[in-house]
Amino acid sequence: MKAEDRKVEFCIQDVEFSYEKKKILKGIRADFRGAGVYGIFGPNGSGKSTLLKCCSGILKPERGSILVQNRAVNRMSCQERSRLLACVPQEHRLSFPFTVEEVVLMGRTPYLGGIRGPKGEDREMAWRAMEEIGITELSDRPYTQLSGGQRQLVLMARALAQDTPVLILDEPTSALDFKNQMKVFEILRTLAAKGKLILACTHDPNHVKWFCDQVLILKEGEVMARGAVSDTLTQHCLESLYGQICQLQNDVIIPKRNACA
Ligand SMILES: Nc1ncnc2c1ncn2[C@@H]1O[C@H](COP(=O)(O)OP(=O)(O)OP(=O)(O)O)[C@@H](O)[C@H]1O
Repeated sequence: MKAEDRKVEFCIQDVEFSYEKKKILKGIRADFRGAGVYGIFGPNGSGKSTLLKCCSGILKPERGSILVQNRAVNRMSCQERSRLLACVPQEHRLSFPFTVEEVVLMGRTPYLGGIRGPKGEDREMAWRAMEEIGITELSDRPYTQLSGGQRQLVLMARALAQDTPVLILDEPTSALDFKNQMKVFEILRTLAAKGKLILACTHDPNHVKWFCDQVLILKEGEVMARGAVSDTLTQHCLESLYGQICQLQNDVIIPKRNACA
């Protein structure tokens, strides 16, 4: 079997993490095997971003490990890791006014050796990523002058240009209008169909219902449920997380009026 034919695998093994003395992740365990869109879902402060930062190697778990293709993320060189994982952070600011095209081209950095700058094929991949996301008209604009939603789309394009088997996205649609939210999730579905393993955290249970194959649900730093969306994100689960504020009807989660009053 050729290396590129191997099924992509991502394992979170008993991960614990604390900020100072406060335990945030309490023995998280989950395996994601094969291409797909895997949602990480849970209330504010439940540990989703902290978990994704451990998954991408930004934070080092105090116990447990994160394995991609059976290899520990924390033991890889930066270049190796960035050829396997691309990340879209929740918020990202640059102080230097790089153009949008230059920021997207940064996604090609793991493939540039020594003093070699980007080649024609790197520029083509960056341009294709901008076309896929629909931001070519922004290509000459300084990144520092973009709106929050435009910046989010640029970071998505940068991650696509990075061309990795695994994509890790922290609230990828939090600043986007409705149309762009749908578009980004449709792009994620297309990428999963082409073989990518996608981990995306979201607050919106409808995004999980509509676009994810499986979900890992966190509550207070622990795994509350994981598995197929239809088995896990149930009315009972939503009530355990939020109380009686919403109703699950035909795969759509509808708020109950005045439930939070
Ligand atoms: N740098 C930090 N230093 C100390 N505590 C932190 C830090 N970052 C996050 N925390 C705390 O860790 C806990 C989990 O935060 P995290 O951002 O992982 O949650 P989340 O589920 O992504 O939340 P949200 O949905 O609000 O984005 C919170 O209580 C938060 O206050």
